[in-house]
This record gives sequence, C-alpha cells and structure tokens, in this order.
Amino acid sequence: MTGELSPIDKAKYVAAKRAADYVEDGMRVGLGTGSTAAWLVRCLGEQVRDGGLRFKGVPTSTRTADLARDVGIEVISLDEAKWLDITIDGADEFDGDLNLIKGGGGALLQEKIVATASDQMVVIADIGKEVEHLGAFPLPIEVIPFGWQTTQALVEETLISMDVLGRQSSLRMNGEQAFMTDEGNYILDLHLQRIGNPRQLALVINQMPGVVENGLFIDICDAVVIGYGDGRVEIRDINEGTVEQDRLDFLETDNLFTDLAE
Ligand SMILES: O=C[C@H](O)[C@H](O)[C@H](O)COP(=O)(O)O
Repeated sequence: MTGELSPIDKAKYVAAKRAADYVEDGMRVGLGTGSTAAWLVRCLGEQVRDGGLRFKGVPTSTRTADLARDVGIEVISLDEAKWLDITIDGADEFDGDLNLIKGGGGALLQEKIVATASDQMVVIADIGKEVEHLGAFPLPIEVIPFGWQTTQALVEETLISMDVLGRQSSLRMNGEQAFMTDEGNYILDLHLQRIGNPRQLALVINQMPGVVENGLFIDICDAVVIGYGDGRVEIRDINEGTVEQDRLDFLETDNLFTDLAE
C-alpha cells in the first residue's frame, strides 16, 4: 500500500486497533472477513510477532485464514475450537439495537456460524456503517446453485407480497461468472431500501427451500467499536450504550499504520 490512507481506512484501522485489546493470551478468537477485519488480523499478527501474544484464531473465510497464517497467527478450525471466547468482525450496516447486515464480502455463512459459537461478538466498523434502519445496503442471502433461479423467484414473490422488496434481487457476479462462496454457493443481493422488521424478515427468508443463510445478524452482536477518520473511537455496548469515547493518538506514529501508508 502506498501514500496517505483515506479517512475511511484510518477509521477502520483505529476501530480494529482498539478491538485488538479484547484479545488476551489463551483465548480462542473468531476472525472476521473483509477490509476492516483484515486490519484486525494485521494488528493481532503484529502483537503475536512483537508482543508475544498467544491465542488461537478461527477464520471465517479462506481469505482470512490465508492472511492470519501470513501474519503469524495460529489458525484452528471451529470444530477444533468447539467454542470461542470472542469473535471480532466487520459489518456492512449496524443499527441502534446492534443488529447487522453482513455478507458484502460473501462470507456471511461462516461468519454467522462462528459468531453464534462465541461468548461475545464485537463488531468493528467505521462510522459510515451506522444506520437508523437496516436495508440501504443490499441484503445478501446465500443460496445453493441447484435451482437458484427458482429460489430467487420464490424469494422475490414472497417479499413482494409482504411489501418488503423495493426492487428486484440480483445474482452477485465475479466478472462473467456467478460469485461463489467458500461453500460453493451463490449470493443473491436483495435491494430492500429499508427493513421494517429485520427479525421477521430473517426468519421468513431462512424458511425458503434453497436458501442457506441470510446476512441479517439479529441479537448476535454485543458491542460495536466505531472508528472515525480523525482517530477517534467509540464503543457501544448492547446493554450499557456508549461505554467509551477516546482518541487514539498513535495514528501517525503506529508502526503498522505508517508501514502500510508509506
Ligand atoms: O462477507 C463479508 C463480511 O460480512 C464483512 O465483514 C462485511 O462485508 C464488511 O466488510 P468491510 O469491513 O470490508 O466493509
């Protein structure tokens, strides 16, 4: 990476840097996927290499697994770990109840399994991810390839009859090919605009044949570490509201940050 990092990357970085403090020696830690989670993995890798931190990481995608190994984190499977102390992951949107839309990077299935198998889930996000109502970000749902167009039609008909779907859904593409998840499935992105009842929607979608999982994370997240482009971080806890507001002064002097910005 060269040149000055953008305010959004700084925001992601400070959120990840602060959240890395949650990880203690001996923990089993779920490692999220995406650009914000990648900052976390790099920060933790630096602490492993330079600070002697010892923990086991359970990645939520092959991308995260590769990065974690590259930076020196010991990687184990979820079945080896069985249960996790904490999962730290990014999000595409979070609302006032700390409900989330995830899956912009296509990793929602492993992410939901891992987060649900954790004592706590902490989300790391730049302030731009905060919304009053979920839904402006297209809601990803993972579907099996067999009969995916039939599944898509069923999803659309059901959601239109519920007055939920604003526009059509779209098959996520990777160039000319359908995007394929780590489990060999497809992603449909639902253009909803505003989700009135995320809990109900998540249940309805998951009942449809062919749907594997949806990107709504309801009652899973315990706290959000929010980063700002000027180095401020804020921690919102599901029970206690805002519990910390701080400015991380390391931004221009931190090794990892300056290495990557140069
Ligand atoms: O599938 C991807 C994940 O849910 C990501 O955590 C989410 O899309 C946020 O990614 P980013 O940190 O790159 O905005």
